[in-house]
Amino acid sequence: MERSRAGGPSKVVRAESREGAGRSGTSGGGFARSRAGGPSKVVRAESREGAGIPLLSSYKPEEYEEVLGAKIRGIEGTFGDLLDRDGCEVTREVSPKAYFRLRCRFGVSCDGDGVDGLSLTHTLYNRGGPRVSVSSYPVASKQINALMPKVADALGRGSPVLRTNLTGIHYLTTLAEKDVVVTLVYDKPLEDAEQWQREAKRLGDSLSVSLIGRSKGVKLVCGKDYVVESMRINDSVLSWKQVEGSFSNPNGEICKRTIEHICGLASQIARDDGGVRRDLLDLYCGNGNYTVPLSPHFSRILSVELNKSLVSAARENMRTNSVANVQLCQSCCMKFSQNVRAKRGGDFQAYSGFDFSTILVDPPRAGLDPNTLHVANAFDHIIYISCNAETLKACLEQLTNTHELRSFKVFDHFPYTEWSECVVHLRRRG
Ligand SMILES: C[S@@+](CC[C@H](N)C(=O)[O-])C[C@H]1O[C@@H](n2cnc3c(N)ncnc32)[C@H](O)[C@@H]1O
Repeated sequence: MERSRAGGPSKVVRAESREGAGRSGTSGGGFARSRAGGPSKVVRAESREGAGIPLLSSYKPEEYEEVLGAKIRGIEGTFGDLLDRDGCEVTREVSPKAYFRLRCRFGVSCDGDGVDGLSLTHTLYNRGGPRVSVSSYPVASKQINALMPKVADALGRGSPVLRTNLTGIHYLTTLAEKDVVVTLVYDKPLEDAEQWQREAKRLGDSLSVSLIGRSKGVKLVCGKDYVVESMRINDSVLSWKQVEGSFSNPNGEICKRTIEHICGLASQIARDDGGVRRDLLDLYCGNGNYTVPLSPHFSRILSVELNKSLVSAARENMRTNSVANVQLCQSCCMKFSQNVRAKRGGDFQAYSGFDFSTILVDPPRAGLDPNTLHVANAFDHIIYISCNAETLKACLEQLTNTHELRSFKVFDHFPYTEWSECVVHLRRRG
């Protein structure tokens, strides 16, 4: 998609590449509106791309509570019957109102005759309208905001090698505020990789960031292609590698509170089991950022993830955090479930000598396929993390036939949009 700025050479440029609504996944759809009147003030984010990323015009900190309240009412409406049946209340975890996104994707716009360099700006999607040029974006982390003018200036004034055919600038930062990866996205092949590397090194060194150049089928790395996040969870400082281009949670504070919440659920489950730590099946585990903090709460964990880079990061993250009770499996969860179901008729308790009490699922927006849903049903405890209320609802309609809703908490991962994340704990009915 292109637009010309009045007076400028029409050198523009795609913004936001596929961030997907909320978190990763393949199908769309925010939560269904409240049946009881509907939420009054839910902001529809960019529908096609970047739906977890609010428009600048939606960023209204003074309306944060109102927008979140509308989301909660929407969720209460959507899940009303299921919640009422088990007397379960929806609770919430609020996000910081500003600087909450640790990763962000921008388009690029360039003006000028090129003699003294170009005036390069970051752009944001604008709900189908012309993209908006921004010099800062208070939704993105402070580190990203601090870098934006420096990156724009350096790319505009510096060697044309880094800005020719540049269509996007992606940032990946952490709460720990140490590593930063800046990805430059091009719509044409990078012709001279060596020259690109030289210029990228110069820029990376001057800004203290790693740089990645991406064009179709090519990835050039100058520095690291990951960041290391670290957080204090209860009494331990944990850290994990987050790989550029693969899934990581965008809202660091909310991710931390999600971890604390699920660790609390795990403690409660152990109490339910008479203080005995049993085993966890952990599906869609990503880089293991939930697996690591959950590891002391279970005797053994079997974790499954499809993405090879994430499995390899998870493996490293287990080592870094001295986690020794996790078995990682690179597989599609649907195939994994099909396979175990075919071989064992759904008898997961006996799978490879595990003694499972609990399954944790954190699927993409498409939710659980029928086989994985069937597998989940075999567990006494189910922790379901979902960024799509529509698919969550469909799964809970099945699961609540056999399991009661014990808790339902909304984590506001995506302020100023209609998207949110729900963490639901179900326990087999007595
Ligand atoms: C919402 S993310 C959650 C990741 C992780 N729990 C976290 O919080 O970082 C969903 C994860 O599912 C993985 N995934 C997507 N489809 C999958 C499939 N069919 N089988 C296994 N993993 C899949 C993605 O690579 C991604 O890591």
